[in-house]
Amino acid sequence: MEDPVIAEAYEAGARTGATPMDTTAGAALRFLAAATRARSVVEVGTGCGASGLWLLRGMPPEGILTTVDANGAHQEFARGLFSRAGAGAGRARLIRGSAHEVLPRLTDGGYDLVLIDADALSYPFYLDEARRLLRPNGLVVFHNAMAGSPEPDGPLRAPDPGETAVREVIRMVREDESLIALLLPVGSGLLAAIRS
Ligand SMILES: C[S@@+](CC[C@H](N)C(=O)[O-])C[C@H]1O[C@@H](n2cnc3c(N)ncnc32)[C@H](O)[C@@H]1O
Repeated sequence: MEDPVIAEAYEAGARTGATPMDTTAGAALRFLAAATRARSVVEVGTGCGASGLWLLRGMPPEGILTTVDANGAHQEFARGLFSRAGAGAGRARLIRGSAHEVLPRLTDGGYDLVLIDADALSYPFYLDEARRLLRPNGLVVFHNAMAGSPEPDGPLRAPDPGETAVREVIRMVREDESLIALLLPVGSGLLAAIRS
């Protein structure tokens, strides 16, 4: 990988089990952050910092990433990486805690882009929070939108609650006429939706 700091994030993710977003999804995310000129970004699921670095690479230099994770060890690793990548405290605000407690405290309509890369079971809750947090024309992106077994649920395979929640969020996005959505088949899938 060309970028040595991003490469470090992938090594640490593999070591710690933080499961970094794969590089094709990361490159698409950087593109989306650049295309929307996202200055104010919220991420749920800092992990070891791979997706955060992709976002920071696409955001304008004055952009600020607010990134939330319940796992302090993952976040401390990411903090060091962001700093080595030239995105220290001024550009990356790391908040340790459950997204269920942190997101409701963030400002309504204050963000250009919300990235969700955390517990799939909470995806419907995260969509509700993203609708509140985004400015008009803001973008929400869900990672792992194509994750899951190709086997249909049925007598031989019990429904997986995480996959059910991902399908539910896809249904919610499709049915919301205030959102313009696109499923990007990169990596394990990015579901992107613009709030009109
Ligand atoms: C797949 S990893 C994130 C990988 C990261 N986005 C990257 O590309 O490097 C998921 C992270 O979400 C965090 N997480 C899961 N559920 C959470 C929750 N409810 N609130 C905050 N963090 C959560 C985990 O601690 C873990 O670090």
